[in-house]
Amino acid sequence: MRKVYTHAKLVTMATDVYASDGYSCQDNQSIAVEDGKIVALGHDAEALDWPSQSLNGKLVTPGFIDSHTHLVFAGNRAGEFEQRLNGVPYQTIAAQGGGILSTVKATRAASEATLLELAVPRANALIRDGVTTIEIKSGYGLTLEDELKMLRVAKSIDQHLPVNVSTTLLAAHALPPEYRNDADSYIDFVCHTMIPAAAEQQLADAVDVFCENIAFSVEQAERVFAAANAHGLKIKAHTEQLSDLGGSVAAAKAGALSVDHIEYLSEADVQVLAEYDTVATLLPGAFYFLRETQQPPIAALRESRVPMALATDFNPGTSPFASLTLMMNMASTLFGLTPKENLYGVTRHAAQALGLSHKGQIAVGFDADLAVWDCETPAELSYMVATAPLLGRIVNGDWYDEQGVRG
Ligand SMILES: O=C(O)CC[C@@H]1NC(=O)NC1=O
Ligand SMILES: [Fe+3]
Repeated sequence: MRKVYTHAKLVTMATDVYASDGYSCQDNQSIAVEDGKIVALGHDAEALDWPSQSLNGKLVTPGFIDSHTHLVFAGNRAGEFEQRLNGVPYQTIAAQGGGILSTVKATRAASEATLLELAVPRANALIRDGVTTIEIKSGYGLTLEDELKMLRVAKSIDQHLPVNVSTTLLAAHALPPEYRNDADSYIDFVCHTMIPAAAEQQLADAVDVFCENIAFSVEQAERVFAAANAHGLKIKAHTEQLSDLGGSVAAAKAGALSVDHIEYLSEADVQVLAEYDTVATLLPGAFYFLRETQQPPIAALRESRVPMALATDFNPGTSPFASLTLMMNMASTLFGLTPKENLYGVTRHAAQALGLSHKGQIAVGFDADLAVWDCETPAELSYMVATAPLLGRIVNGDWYDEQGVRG
């Protein structure tokens, strides 16, 4: 398929966040796309005698990438939400068998068809907020069959909706009841059975671990990282969310693409992320919803030029939010990120957090995944929420309107 999109106000993100031109608006630009790739920009694109579509001078960014979601699940946790508001801490709820394990029970009981039916409207909400790529984790099955079931549902979403999907095996999300008080044996099962199966069936692009005092230790996480590496799967990690166990350093040294949450990451450990070029993925939705007070070390991350990504962490327990623009506003309002840092966080840096070297920028050779906005400046995308400024998306070169209907 060949097409030239004309009259775009481009924000390319094609230079690093410390430069200026990647974030500046370039008026009246053309983008030529062929077979899902950007093949020419500007005058080179205008010179092509291909079918064209005007973008009417509207703001055009790379399509948004939500690099951290748990959007496949059954049940909901509104009851716990109410418990916490009556003073019961998240850790206590988890220790009482609530939290993740209550979603595990509902997800195990749900069929693949039911899980897909529940996930589609959640993915559609992200699509209406400008998302063209979603990372979706397992982690509510905690048996081989149920974890693979979740990954099949996640992978099938890009067959049903105009969106790209990356999948992540998060079997090390919580200790299942079958392995009560025997976390090491469960980690053996994850490493020797679940990771090989997910890799062999090509159901997971990456492996993730919840490294936390209410989940798995650094040593257990390191075993999962080693198994992921042995099976050619990328690594991501939930680390330093509620305490500083040193999980981020262990993940970075194992070659992790990103370390996520990191509210308790020490300034000293920021240097390790810089050394290993590990992305710091900020999840302000969970910080906000859990009413946390410990902020991630933003100043140190900036000082060390560690790429910061932003994601929804969409999940029923700690971040029930299906909007990246809301996360952009929270990142500024709660963490002090600038609108420029936010936009890098949901495009170029989010692509790096998923190991997608061909996404997240508007440049020749990159995937033709774009979002078209009814905004004058990119700062509006962090400023005003739920006003639906999306006019349409270009996914793998094809036009879709704001509802995701193909043009
Ligand atoms: O509560 C849930 O259902 C998921 C919580 C979510 N998972 C994780 O590792 N950290 C989180 O905030
Ligand atoms: Fe998460």
